[in-house]
Amino acid sequence: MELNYGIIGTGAIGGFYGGFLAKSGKEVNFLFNSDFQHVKENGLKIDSSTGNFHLKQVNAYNKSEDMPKCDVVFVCLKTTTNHILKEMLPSVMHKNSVIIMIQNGLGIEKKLAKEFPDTSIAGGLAFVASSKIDKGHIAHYDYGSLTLGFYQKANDEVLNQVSIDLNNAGIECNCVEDLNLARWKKLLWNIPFNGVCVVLNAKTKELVSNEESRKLVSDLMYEVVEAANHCGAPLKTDAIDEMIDSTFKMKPYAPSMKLDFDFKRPMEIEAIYSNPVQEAKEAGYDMKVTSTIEKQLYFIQETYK
Ligand SMILES: NC(=O)C1=CN([C@@H]2O[C@H](COP(=O)(O)OP(=O)(O)OC[C@H]3O[C@@H](n4cnc5c(N)ncnc54)[C@H](OP(=O)(O)O)[C@@H]3O)[C@@H](O)[C@H]2O)C=CC1
Ligand SMILES: CC(C)(CO)C(=O)C(=O)O
Repeated sequence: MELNYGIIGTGAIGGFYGGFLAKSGKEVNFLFNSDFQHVKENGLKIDSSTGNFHLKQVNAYNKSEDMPKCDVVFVCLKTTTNHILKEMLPSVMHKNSVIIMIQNGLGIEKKLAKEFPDTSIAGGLAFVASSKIDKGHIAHYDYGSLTLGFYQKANDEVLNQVSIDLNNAGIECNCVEDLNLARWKKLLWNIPFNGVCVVLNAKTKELVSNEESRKLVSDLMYEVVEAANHCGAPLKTDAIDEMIDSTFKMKPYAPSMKLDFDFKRPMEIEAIYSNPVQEAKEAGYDMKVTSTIEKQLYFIQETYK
């Protein structure tokens, strides 16, 4: 099956996955924001740990209305910008389009499904370290795999083809049955590290090197496991020590929320903290430590103004 792709939000994630697909010969239509003119004139550069490349001809757009209809749409905006999707998505969708929300956090597909109840909606969990370092210029530092799973109106044939296309493009991609479990698994890393790196103004290595902050990370991880189980995601505690040890072995890393904080951009507090806290609460579990970090993050974000 030949699929064409649309990328809504061509930054670190959209530029990385979309860039690899385009390099492999797939039709990829990219929606740009501030980089549009630059990319029109200079193309899109990807510096990857697996080899650098430069896409000189890019299907670049600055308005979704100008884009062709796409079989598969990767939403790679920050979740803080998702309110624009209601207006933006219809022009890139046909009746069988599959929308894949490649974003961190929880409750993202649920929110979109309220606006698009008849659309095929999937989620994507990106295990990658990348960032936009300049106009039309993405740096990929490490990892790269993508996990996909349906939220509503499953179309397994299309999702499997996306996975094949990505694998052919050099990206490790797998499809899972349980998107809720996959999202909670990702939160097991994001909840302790994304926010605590902001609150303590530290990188990952510092958090796991200090006895007190390592304990905080571990407490948060145990809380995430408990919350996940209350929310129907059978997450286990086995992975916790190994996850902390592997983060210790990683190069010191600033998670995406820490970069947002450093550049005074809105942080994804709602998707990564408030939604899990709320879902756990509705399932009868109080994520006490997580909601303390959540409140501190909202306080810090207020100080931007
Ligand atoms: N970066 C990473 O390593 C990882 C990120 N994630 C998650 O992936 C998601 C995307 O993050 P990331 O790629 O890092 O974020 P970026 O900020 O790098 O990319 C978002 C892109 O959306 C664009 N955008 C913003 N508003 C609009 C608009 N109105 N119209 C069109 N485009 C718009 C931005 O434009 P402009 O270029 O002008 O800013 C930017 O290029 C987040 O949920 C994040 O948590 C998950 C795993 C790892
Ligand atoms: C786990 C990690 C670091 C990359 O996959 C991430 O999700 C982030 O930076 O927000």
